[in-house]
Order: sequence, then structure tokens, then C-alpha cells
Amino acid sequence: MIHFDNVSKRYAGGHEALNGLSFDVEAGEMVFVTGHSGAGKTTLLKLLGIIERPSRGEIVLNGADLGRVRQRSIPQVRRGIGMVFQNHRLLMDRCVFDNVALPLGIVGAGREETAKRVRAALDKVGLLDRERAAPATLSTGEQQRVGIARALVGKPPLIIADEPTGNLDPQLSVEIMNLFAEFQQVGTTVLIASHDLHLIRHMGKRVLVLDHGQLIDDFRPQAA
Ligand SMILES: Nc1ncnc2c1ncn2[C@@H]1O[C@H](COP(=O)(O)OP(=O)(O)OP(=O)(O)O)[C@@H](O)[C@H]1O
Repeated sequence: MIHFDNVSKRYAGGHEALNGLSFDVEAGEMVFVTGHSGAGKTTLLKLLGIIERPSRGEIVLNGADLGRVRQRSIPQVRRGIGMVFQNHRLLMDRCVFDNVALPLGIVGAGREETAKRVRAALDKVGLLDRERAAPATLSTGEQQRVGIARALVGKPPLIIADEPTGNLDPQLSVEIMNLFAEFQQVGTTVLIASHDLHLIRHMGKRVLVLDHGQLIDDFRPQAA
């Protein structure tokens, strides 16, 4: 599903954020990416979403060589990826339903189909009864779950999440991670950047450890 071959990323200004990164992720795996602040976790996810381009090396996603994807084909690649960010970037002047429906509007889904899929996504994150609420009236955790519903509404084969539990209390963090694990159980590939080692250990999934842009470990802890 994901193939990184000797990938490096040097930002303008000369900083090498990733250095010679090679790894593979199989379809249906759930993998954590961890490491110190500035280790390159976000950069790795941005390369997958073609938000940034690699300086060297090859990235293949679902058979597509991301280095060769033309600018105009980027939206098509992104449709296959559900992206979750820590600052969930919800539209505050639109209700929960509209926020989750956003990606479907882009692909031109009909009204009935949209309503069905939005409600299914909200149901998964336990927010079906809040569809008409304004995001500002929701708690941080609920807003985070709206962001997750929006990422999965298009049923993408891959979900990438950058610190999805940052700013959440430990119990809510576990709930959010369990939600991602449920997506994996139905076949979705999940890649999560997190520095919460305690939570990562608890989940018992594969872990990639970055240190100054290099992959220094790739292991699977025993679930706690
Ligand atoms: N747009 C950019 N231009 C220049 N340097 C950047 C840019 N984005 C990130 N960097 C640098 O690249 C390095 C890796 O950053 P990245 O955000 O990938 O790390 P991270 O592991 O996600 O860190 P954190 O846990 O703090 O979010 C950092 O040193 C950062 O300062």
C-alpha cells in the first residue's frame, strides 16, 4: 500500500527533515509514527498527502508513484486518503453535518447519498445526535471526532492522522485510538503520528520511530 524507498526531504532553507527513509506498510495495517518534536513525523504524512514533495527517493501509494503525480491529478490521489489534523480546521459557521459532508460535495455526491454517508460517519464517531450543532458548541474531543468523521466519510482506503489525540484527556485519547483501530478492522490502512508513547504501547500496533529524520526503529510492542 505504502512504499518509501530512500526518501529524503530538505526544506527550503536547508533543513533536512527526513533522511534516507525506507519502509513499507501493507494494506490493512495500523502503524504509529513516533519520535521527538521535529523528528519528521508531520513531514512524512505531508509527503503522503502530496502537501510536500520529496527531495530524493521514491514514494509509491497504491501503485501510484507520488513523485510523478502531476499537479492537476493531486486531488484524485487525495480522495483516497482521509486526513485528520490536530487543529481539525472545522468551518465554524457551518453545522456538524455540513462539515462532514464537505469532501462529498467536492466529488459531487447526490443529496440522498450525502445524507446517508454523513449520518453513517457521524454514527461511527458517536455524534449522530449533534448533526445540526455548531462546532463551537462542541467540546474539543467532539470537534476532534467531527474531524475524524469528515476524514472517513468518503470511505478512503488510507487514513493518516497527525497527533489526533493532542490536547485530549487520556480516556478520550484511548477512545479515539480505538476508533482508528475499528477502521483497521474493516480493512482501512491507518497511519498515525503521535508522541504519546504510553498510548502507543497500549494499542500494541506496529511503531516506526524517527530520530532527526531517520528511521531508527520499526517494532511491534506487546499490547498492555
Ligand atoms: N515548511 C517548512 N520549512 C522549513 N522547515 C520545516 C518546515 N516544516 C517543517 N520543518 C522542519 O523540519 C523538521 C521536521 O518537522 P516535522 O514537523 O515533520 O516534525 P514533527 O516530528 O512532526 O514535530 P512535532 O512533533 O513537533 O510536530 C523540523 O526541524 C521543522 O522545523
